[in-house]
Amino acid sequence: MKTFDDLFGELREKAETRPAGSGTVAQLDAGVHAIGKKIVEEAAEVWMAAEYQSNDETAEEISQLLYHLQVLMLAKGLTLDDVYRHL
Ligand SMILES: N=c1c2ncn([C@@H]3O[C@H](COP(=O)(O)OP(=O)(O)OP(=O)(O)O)[C@@H](O)[C@H]3O)c2ncn1[C@@H]1O[C@H](COP(=O)(O)O)[C@@H](O)[C@H]1O
Repeated sequence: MKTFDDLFGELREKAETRPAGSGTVAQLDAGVHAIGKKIVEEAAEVWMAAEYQSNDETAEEISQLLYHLQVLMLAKGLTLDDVYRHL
């Protein structure tokens, strides 16, 4: 099963190698403003799922929010350690 750290490594490689068809590369090219809007959208979907949908659907929305947070980290040049030191 993929972990948060695994996904970050995968996305960092995508950002470096820029493979064709990567949604992550497209998000990074769209920039911080667009990524930020996506984070807000996904956060709202997490909230709505938690109130009105199943735990499995909520978990899926959470995974999408985590993905978009990682894309923002990459866009800003942040590492996992930059975040973990605040936990
Ligand atoms: N885990 C994810 C992931 N979670 C969410 N998303 C994106 O976030 C969107 C969330 O979709 P929504 O349900 O909100 O639907 P939507 O608003 O209609 O989506 P969009 O119109 O914004 O595409 C998805 O369409 C994906 O574009 C993800 N995109 C990629 N990954 C993983 O990231 C890795 C790299 O992916 P690529 O860069 O695409 O190769 C792979 O392992 C993927 O599985």
